[in-house]
Amino acid sequence: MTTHALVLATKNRGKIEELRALLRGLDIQVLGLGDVIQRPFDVVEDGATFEANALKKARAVAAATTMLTLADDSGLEVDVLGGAPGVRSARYAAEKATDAQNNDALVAALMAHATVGGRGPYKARFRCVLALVDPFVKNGEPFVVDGTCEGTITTQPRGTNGFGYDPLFVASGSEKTMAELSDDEKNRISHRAQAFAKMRLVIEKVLAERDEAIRKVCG
Ligand SMILES: O=c1nc[nH]c2c1ncn2[C@H]1C[C@H](O)[C@@H](COP(=O)(O)OP(=O)(O)OP(=O)(O)O)O1
Ligand SMILES: [Mg+2]
Repeated sequence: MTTHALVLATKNRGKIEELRALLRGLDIQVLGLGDVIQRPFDVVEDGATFEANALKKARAVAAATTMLTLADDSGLEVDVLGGAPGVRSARYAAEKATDAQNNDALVAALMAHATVGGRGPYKARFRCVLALVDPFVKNGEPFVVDGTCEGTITTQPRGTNGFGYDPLFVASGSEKTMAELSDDEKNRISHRAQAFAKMRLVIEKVLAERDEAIRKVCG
């Protein structure tokens, strides 16, 4: 059997850990950007949607590596903030903001909303778009899926697991913030897990097709 490989087109350590766990059941070697690109590599995320940015990241890394590539663009939408931070989630407080700075900015925005009479619970959702690009499929369309996790935002951060806005997000049906869940618990309900559930069969199909193509050439 051939050992296939897939590169994750992300620099976010939290995403890498979660995607690695989700991919664990598949017979595939998972590589990070640093394993395959030994030079500075940045993709400007100027798309208006999660879809556009996920596609841009996947295409850029597939072109740079010639490898099967999986990219993730994700973020948080808060209803009373008109869907912000949305596609700007990683840059909500500032360009290159830390997670802590973004969390502080989100709490400040909700506090400002409260002073004009707004009240919680603040309905919100995490959204994730995954894009898979296979650079060797002729005229191949990328495969794109999405996942959503509904919940509310608390203005008192709790927990140390996960990453990003996890300490402020309480998923519907849970009492805990996402940062208070174990890795396995988060990976059962998260937007990323929902999207991956739709992606999994497609990756399996790509691997099966590659096995078949390789058998034809190599016997
Ligand atoms: O499960 C999550 N739990 C908490 N926060 C999350 C989650 N998923 C996305 N987020 C937040 C983090 C970041 O503020 C933004 C993603 O921004 P996004 O551009 O997709 O990722 P990124 O710049 O960190 O890494 P990269 O572009 O290299 O994949 O949404
Ligand atoms: Mg990014």
